[in-house]
Amino acid sequence: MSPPASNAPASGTPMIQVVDLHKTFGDHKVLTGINLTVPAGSTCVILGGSGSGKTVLMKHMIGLLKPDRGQVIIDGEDIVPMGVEALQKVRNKFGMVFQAAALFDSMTVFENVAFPLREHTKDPEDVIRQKVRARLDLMGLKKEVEDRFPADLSGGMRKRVGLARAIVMDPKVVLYDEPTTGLDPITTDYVDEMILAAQKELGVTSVVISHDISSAFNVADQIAFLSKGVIVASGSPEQLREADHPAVKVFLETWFGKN
Ligand SMILES: Nc1ncnc2c1ncn2[C@@H]1O[C@H](COP(=O)(O)OP(=O)(O)OP(=O)(O)O)[C@@H](O)[C@H]1O
Repeated sequence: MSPPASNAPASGTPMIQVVDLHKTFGDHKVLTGINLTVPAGSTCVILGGSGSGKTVLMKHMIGLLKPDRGQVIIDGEDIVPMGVEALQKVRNKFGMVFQAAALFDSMTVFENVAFPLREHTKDPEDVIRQKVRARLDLMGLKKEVEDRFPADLSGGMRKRVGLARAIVMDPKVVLYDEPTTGLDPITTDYVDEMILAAQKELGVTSVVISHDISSAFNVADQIAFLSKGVIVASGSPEQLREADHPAVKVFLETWFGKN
């Protein structure tokens, strides 16, 4: 099933390279030799069962966890040996979209999306207004939504506000942690479209953690399947469908078997 990402953009030099990554908690070996390359501008979905280590892998990508062994190269730099300050600079290249939209309930939609700009830039108010509007536009959120509070929005709209906030600083990489979990099929499709829009319009590199196979096949250039601490299959959605690893087959049958 290798090399992965055969349908990634030809110009896509690696944005993320994970090399022989190992991580053990106590005597629990969670990652036992992960190798993964995500070309710039492409979308990689990490699929795998519950507890297979997807979140642990993602946390290594932003330096929230240090591995026992291995490299995590982001945009040409190995972040594993980095200290807090250097890591913060690398993290500024990332936007994050969490499972729960993680919006501030006491702030309006506008203030939620403006928050990273107010925290990390000296942008004047008119520039902030323009950037926030542009990102909300990209997510299909109209002007009248700006003054509403998260509690007054549907789950799908909250996700889109979360994504608008994740991309307001023009990140090079967006990490999505289970972006469609708990959403109905129509809202899931809509969130998939937003992920694709962010990739197409902004050229971001995306890593999506998911156990939603349908969504994975919608958005991925590359799917990496994690099982028992290693990536057992990796390639385009079409290649993954042909994979003969038993864990992948069982996982895909739960969805394709029903459709
Ligand atoms: N900080 C930690 N300390 C100890 N064990 C941990 C820690 N973080 C994760 N684990 C363990 O590592 C394993 C993988 O967890 P992880 O959250 O990465 O799974 P996942 O694939 O994201 O699962 P899910 O799809 O259910 O979110 C689990 O057994 C978990 O209990």
